Amino acid sequence: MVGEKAKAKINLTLDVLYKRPDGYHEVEMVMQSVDLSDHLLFDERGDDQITLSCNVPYVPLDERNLAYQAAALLKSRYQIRKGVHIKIDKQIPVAAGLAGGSSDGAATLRGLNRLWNLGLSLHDLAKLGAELGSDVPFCVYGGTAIAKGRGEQIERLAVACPLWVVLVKPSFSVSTADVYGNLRVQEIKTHPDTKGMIRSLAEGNPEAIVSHLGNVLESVTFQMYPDLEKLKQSMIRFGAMGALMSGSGPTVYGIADRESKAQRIYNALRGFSREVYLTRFL
Ligand SMILES: C[C@@](CO)(OP(=O)(O)O)[C@H](O)COP(=O)(O)OP(=O)(O)OC[C@H]1O[C@@H](n2ccc(N)nc2=O)[C@H](O)[C@@H]1O
Ligand SMILES: Nc1ncnc2c1ncn2[C@@H]1O[C@H](COP(=O)(O)OP(=O)(O)O)[C@@H](O)[C@H]1O
Repeated sequence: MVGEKAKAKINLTLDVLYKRPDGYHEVEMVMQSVDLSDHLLFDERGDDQITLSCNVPYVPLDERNLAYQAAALLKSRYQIRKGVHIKIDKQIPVAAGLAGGSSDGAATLRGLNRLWNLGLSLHDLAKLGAELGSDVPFCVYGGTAIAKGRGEQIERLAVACPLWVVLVKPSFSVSTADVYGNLRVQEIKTHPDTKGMIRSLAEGNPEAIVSHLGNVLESVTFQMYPDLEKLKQSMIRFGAMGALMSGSGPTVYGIADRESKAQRIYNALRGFSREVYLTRFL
């Protein structure tokens, strides 16, 4: 049996440059792993089937699940005649902008690489991951990285910033395809300063990092769900240095440079939402 952690991500920046002929959007994003994780266990089966179980009832357990798709991809690409049972202990909120499904897919690539002794590098796994979804390659590596292309081209950043993150996941979920579908690229008013964010992370300067937070999908999702903008304002009111929506949403996060401050924001927001998490940069 092999176990893997699947970490959630937040977008520190998310810029869209243009819509591509293939329907995807060309992006430039700074991604950051946080210490909110699903736990996956991989157990050999006597036959060659892929089976799944999960503690959350509404997560699909068939070929719609990214962990299933990752196992099927490895099996067919490397002609593996073994089966596996994948047990997912889900802690990351679903369809939240935190890449929970993508991270489970990435953890499955890493876990089965070990269970089946495939000898693949992280680079090989990230390349395979791009076939599963735009966010999977980043999730294969984790940490801090710039993502380009449709999100699958990863440049890792060697930075370590001990910042605290309070996440609030509203009770509804958002479809990534709908949010990109509602984006009008020509109407984007301000683009985030991606290079400024990278510089700020390299300097390890919390004020500068916070001043460079930006996500062009915010205005789209905020228009669909106006309460999200109020949630972002509450983060700041309760003491966050800065706040942003992650990915296509609806999760909104606030940043603090000390655990005690993050704890105060967490306590204040727990009165408003059932799903509040106190995490930190990994
Ligand atoms: C917005 C982001 C930011 O990190 O994250 P989430 O909110 O999903 O966490 C990602 O770009 C989401 O990546 P991911 O969820 O892997 O997307 P995919 O499965 O590849 O694509 C889902 C759909 O989103 C749209 N899509 C996705 C990526 C992209 N660069 N342009 C797009 O237009 C396409 O309509 C696509 O069919
Ligand atoms: N392992 C998985 N965990 C959660 N959702 C999954 C998984 N595999 C596939 N999905 C599907 O992917 C959709 C997006 O989920 P998720 O990856 O959590 O969100 P996001 O793309 O916003 O980060 C969900 O609606 C769910 O049906």
